[in-house]
Amino acid sequence: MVNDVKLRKKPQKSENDHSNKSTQDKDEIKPKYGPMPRNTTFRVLSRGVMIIGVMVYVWYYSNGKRESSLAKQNTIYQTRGQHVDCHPDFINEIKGFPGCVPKKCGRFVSDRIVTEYEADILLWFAKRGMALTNVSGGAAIIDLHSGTMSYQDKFMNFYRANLSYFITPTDLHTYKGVREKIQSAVADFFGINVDSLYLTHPTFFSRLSNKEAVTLNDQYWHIHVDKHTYESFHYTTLLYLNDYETDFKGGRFMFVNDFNKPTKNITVEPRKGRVSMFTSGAENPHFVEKVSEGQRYAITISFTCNEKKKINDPTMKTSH
Ligand SMILES: O=C(O)CCC(=O)C(=O)O
Ligand SMILES: [Fe+2]
Repeated sequence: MVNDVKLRKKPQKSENDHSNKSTQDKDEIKPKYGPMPRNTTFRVLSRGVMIIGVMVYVWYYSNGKRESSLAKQNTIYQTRGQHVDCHPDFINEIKGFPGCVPKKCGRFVSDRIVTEYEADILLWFAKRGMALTNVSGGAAIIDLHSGTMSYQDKFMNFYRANLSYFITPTDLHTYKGVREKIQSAVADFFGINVDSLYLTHPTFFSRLSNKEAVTLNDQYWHIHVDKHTYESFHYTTLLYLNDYETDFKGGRFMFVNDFNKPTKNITVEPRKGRVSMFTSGAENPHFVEKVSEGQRYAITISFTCNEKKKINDPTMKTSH
């Protein structure tokens, strides 16, 4: 049998070698990268540097570019969420609406509010509607309330253009039912009165793709605070209509830890029927990662505490 253990050469004894014999007899390993540092301080330091290097490497790569996941596409969540401190401006503004002040600010995700069937009805509706949009850039929207729809690099009104034939009573019925369930969930999660909450503008379907941006509206990947963009918002909800990784790549939703100095993303991977809900103040800055393949469908359903900013559910009457 071949013995595959390599025998190391014993070092040649030199004339002026005064080291003691017992050390000599031990198998000495010749360092591959030159002599080992003899000085203890230097040794400790070099080990420290090495350990820190390994830790930084592991942290950087395992933490995947400083990300933590709030919701994975392939996991079904009853509820998963985080509390964050409300931004003082948000509290100052919302406290004028008793019954609507959250017990705590934060973000929640749930896969148990909207069924896959409901999400499918809304997805088919969105696909039928978007087929009329012919957009130039990567973002298209349909707003059932106002009739706004993306068209090339602008918007048009599909009610006025007599294009509302793509809307069916089932679509509107499903849309309203889903809105009601999401509204109750928001009230539940944030500990507020469901009747103090009103649907507000804009509430819209979106389709995002990897098409080059043509207008500012196409640039959905910028960090923003919803309340800064839409003053009437108090609670933002998102309903995802198709699946991250299966129907499209990229397009994850990211909360960031700090608007001015973002160092960490908290990710929500879209999943059909998944609802994400969060307080719309500066405690929840966020953006959508660029879609790299496919088309991502979602609905932004927005709520306000200000009855004056309320919008109604669309009906066949308003939509024809
Ligand atoms: O589609 C999403 O996931 C989020 C979109 C968004 O940030 C918004 O509508 O304000
Ligand atoms: Fe947003």
